Amino acid sequence: MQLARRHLLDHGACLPSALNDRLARSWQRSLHAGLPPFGGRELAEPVGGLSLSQSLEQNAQMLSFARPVMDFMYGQIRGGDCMVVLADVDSMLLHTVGDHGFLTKAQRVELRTGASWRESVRGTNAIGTAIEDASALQVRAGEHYLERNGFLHCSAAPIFTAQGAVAGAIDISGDERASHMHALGLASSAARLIENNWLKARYRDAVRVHLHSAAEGLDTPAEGIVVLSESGTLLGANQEAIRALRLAPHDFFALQLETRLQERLAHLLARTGREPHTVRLPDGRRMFLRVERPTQRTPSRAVVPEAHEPRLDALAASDTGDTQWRRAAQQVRRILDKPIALLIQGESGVGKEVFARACHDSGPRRGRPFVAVNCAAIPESLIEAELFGYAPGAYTGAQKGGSLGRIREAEGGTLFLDEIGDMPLLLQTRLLRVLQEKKVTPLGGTPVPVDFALVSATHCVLADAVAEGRFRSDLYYRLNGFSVKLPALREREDFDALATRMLAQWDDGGVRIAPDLLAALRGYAWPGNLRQLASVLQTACALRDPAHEPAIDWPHLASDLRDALASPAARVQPAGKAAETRAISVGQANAAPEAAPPAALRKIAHQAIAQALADGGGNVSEAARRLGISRQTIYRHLKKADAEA
Ligand SMILES: Nc1ncnc2c1ncn2[C@@H]1O[C@H](COP(=O)(O)OP(=O)(O)OP(=O)(O)O)[C@@H](O)[C@H]1O
Repeated sequence: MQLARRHLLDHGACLPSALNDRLARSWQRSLHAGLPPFGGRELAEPVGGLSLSQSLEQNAQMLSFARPVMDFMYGQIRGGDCMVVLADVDSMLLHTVGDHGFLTKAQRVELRTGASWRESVRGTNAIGTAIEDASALQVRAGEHYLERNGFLHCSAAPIFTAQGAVAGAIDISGDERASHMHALGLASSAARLIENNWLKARYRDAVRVHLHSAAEGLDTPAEGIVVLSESGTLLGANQEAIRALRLAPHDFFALQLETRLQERLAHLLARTGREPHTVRLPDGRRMFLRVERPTQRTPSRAVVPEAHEPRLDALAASDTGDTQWRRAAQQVRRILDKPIALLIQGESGVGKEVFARACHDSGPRRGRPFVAVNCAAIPESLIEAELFGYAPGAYTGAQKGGSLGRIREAEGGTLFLDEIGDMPLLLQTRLLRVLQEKKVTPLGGTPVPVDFALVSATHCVLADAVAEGRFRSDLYYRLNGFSVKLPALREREDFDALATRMLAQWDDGGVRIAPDLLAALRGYAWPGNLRQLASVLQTACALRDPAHEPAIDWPHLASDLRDALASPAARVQPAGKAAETRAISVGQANAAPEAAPPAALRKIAHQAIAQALADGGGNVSEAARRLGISRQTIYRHLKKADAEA
């Protein structure tokens, strides 16, 4: 393989027969990305991707389904000098679990949480190349483009979303001298399992069709799964179904499945139950189908209340002891079964969507769709089609089969309109008409009756928007049948219980937060509210070494938060100062005149840095990486420590 690398450098092409075609193409791409295959020089991290905490937040669902599967996989290969890795679509490593010795070895080549294994940064490797090619792959020893990765044997399989896009990858990496006979099969099966669980949870309120070419194939990992709206529109499918039914990306949210199955929707929906039935596909192949509708499904064990326990509804279950929050929940519970529109107000990140979902799950429409639309996130030109849908061929560039629209997707359930204050005036008029007439008219189509509960949310004061003429007053009164305001995190009395509850989501080992850090976090102003707290705790969990660090502590925080925690400007102010505090973000807190951190904090930081330097053999880059902070921060601390000595 040394020779093959040399040949590639000298001739710009792969040595014939040194690698299979797929790997040869990947080596070629790596060369074109400007990567030198020899030497151990530090590689530049890619620019433009998400930070670890942003990616953890964005991929929270995939991660929650991957974690138990990864633990199970690791249980099968434990002690084999190996690790299991989950990466996001950008090949950034989100979570690892493995043998301690191998994790340490892997860290030396950056195979660690937060690092990117994008092919253009690390050359041919199982994770980056599997994601690049959207196909499972094994890369053995010297087949890695970078010579320094030659001690690895890696097998990765991409994980796909319900619409067939790559969402990330799962990988088994180990020492190349160990046996990896079934690693690729294990990674591929794990990816399928994660996808299927994710698909079923994401569309738990949709009609589900299970399919396979043999009746015995149903309910096995080899089955295809398709999810449909009640009107038969294709919403999602797993990889097996995409292959079996030859689905294309433009089929999602557009195709009426009955056209592909050659069976009328009414027949299909009537044939629910355990017994499979058969259909013929347009190309003559026979398929066994089993159809499930949401009302027939047995709720999962986790949500079935024990007979002797009083049933906790979702609102009560998310109560962690704050008076303001509890009052809001109690008031809302009284209107849940009435046709009253609910308006939730509160700063960004206080949990308005989570609260809206809990209302839905606690009310009579639970089990029906909950459809969330963020009015601020959709370009103005697309909101209309997104909300109201459009008829087939309504406009150039539209999907062939038309689109149902989010309002109709919420049929029977709840429509949640987030950031409603950002809805353009023209669409406010159309929305008002839908609410008055209880009918929606898709673009280019005719009116269709709709029935849904409406919950909207805003972080701005809607009454001000009305006074300034940016929001229609008649729509405001329609939305504001009843309104509640959720407290900002800095106002809540249940910080410790909330943090503990959040931690339990990502770490089932009962990890705690070191007491002095918890006190500092409790006193912080949290401009990003619960979203920021969730992201901080999740990153800290990912950076903690479970084998040696029993609690989350200062070194597990990003440097800007540590600086902010030490800045008096970012702490909760006495009443009356709250408005000023609200404007401070972590970044801005950095820019504020730097207050000297308290001596105890300085000491902790120095100790953490000294330890990381010792662990990293004196290498500053390595220590910075271990701590998740910049090299500049380390140099600054070292300079201060020198001055103080
Ligand atoms: N009760 C809760 N328990 C645990 N985590 C929560 C809770 N409420 C909110 N979060 C966390 O905060 C994040 C933001 O919540 P949510 O999207 O509901 O806020 P929001 O107020 O709707 O924000 P925005 O105004 O920006 O849309 C969630 O993704 C979750 O990580």
